[in-house]
Amino acid sequence: MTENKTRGASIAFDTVGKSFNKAGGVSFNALDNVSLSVAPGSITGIIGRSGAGKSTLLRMVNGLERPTSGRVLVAGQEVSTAKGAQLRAIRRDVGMIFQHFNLLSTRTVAGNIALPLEIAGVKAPQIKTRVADLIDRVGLTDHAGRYPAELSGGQKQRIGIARALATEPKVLLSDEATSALDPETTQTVLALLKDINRDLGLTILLITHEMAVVRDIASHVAVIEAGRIVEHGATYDIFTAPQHATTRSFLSGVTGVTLPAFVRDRLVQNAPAHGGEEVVRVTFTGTHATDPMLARLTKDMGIPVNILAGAIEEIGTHPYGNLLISLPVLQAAQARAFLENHGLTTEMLGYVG
Ligand SMILES: Nc1ncnc2c1ncn2[C@@H]1O[C@H](COP(=O)(O)OP(=O)(O)OP(=O)(O)O)[C@@H](O)[C@H]1O
Repeated sequence: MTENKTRGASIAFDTVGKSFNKAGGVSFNALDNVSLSVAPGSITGIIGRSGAGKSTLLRMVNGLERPTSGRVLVAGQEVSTAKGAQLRAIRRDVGMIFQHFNLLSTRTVAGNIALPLEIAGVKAPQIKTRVADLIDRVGLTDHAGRYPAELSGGQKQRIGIARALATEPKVLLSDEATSALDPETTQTVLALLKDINRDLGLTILLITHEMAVVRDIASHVAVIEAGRIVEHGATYDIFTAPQHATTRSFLSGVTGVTLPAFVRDRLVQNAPAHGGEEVVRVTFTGTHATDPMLARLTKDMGIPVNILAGAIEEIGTHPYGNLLISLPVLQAAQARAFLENHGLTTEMLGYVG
């Protein structure tokens, strides 16, 4: 590969299709015409439900799976047709971590991390130095001689990460790496991955079914549904203006914007004959996320606002807020115009009597 070792490689999926033969000789399209460019040094999340095709797509980047049609390129080199020494060279440039860690139980922490270096034929003294560096990097300095069974899930994943970094890859693939971990440990592992991305500049491509993981780590995201990419872009844009129903459904679980049951059960699509309240989703982005617009709505315009649910958080370094409010039907149009004029986005969800 021609790129500098300290820099990440680009990944390109070019009209990739994959069909499997299912029982009874029936052909099944697991991936259909997938095109996606992953920028060098980015952290890109691929999110989708079970069976959407995430693993199949990820495994193509290191040649564990081959497309039926189309091409997959890493740093401009075609993985999909590579064989022998060329495929082995590409695999050295692409590390991978797994949901269930895939560690060898008979080897110590140091032994697991050394394995890819032994396979690559690196000399023993260099392996020793390199393994010690990697153990330090993932914060397991005191655990070099311990066995996987003696360690927690988070520590096991740290070994997995160190092992994946052993051959100094340009790309790190993460296959649901935090799905088996509790929320707190997930945060520490994601923070480690972010540090590695920042310090080494390597490209991280991760698959997940959790939008919170995408929010916390990914600069870009692609949403996959039944083998097709239905939406992709910068994480912030996807979170603030999702276009596809699948994306919206993934988002509803993470942004604190699910309607409380006591409102959802009463929600109707036609305005009640006498009065009632309009239920509105308000999205605050960028600098507007911290503006006191709802207070001004009440103070300056005399319109009462009822806050039903919501959250203000950060995606990358950008603040982002999502609130569900209700407004008196007769003043709702005026209130929404005021909010829109001040750079907020509003969406009418229905009415409650
Ligand atoms: N070797 C195979 N033979 C036959 N079908 C397969 C094979 N590998 C994957 N599939 C099918 O392709 C589809 C996509 O599978 P894939 O594992 O890529 O999905 P996924 O999004 O990663 O799901 P999960 O989150 O459950 O792992 C599924 O319907 C799966 O059954």
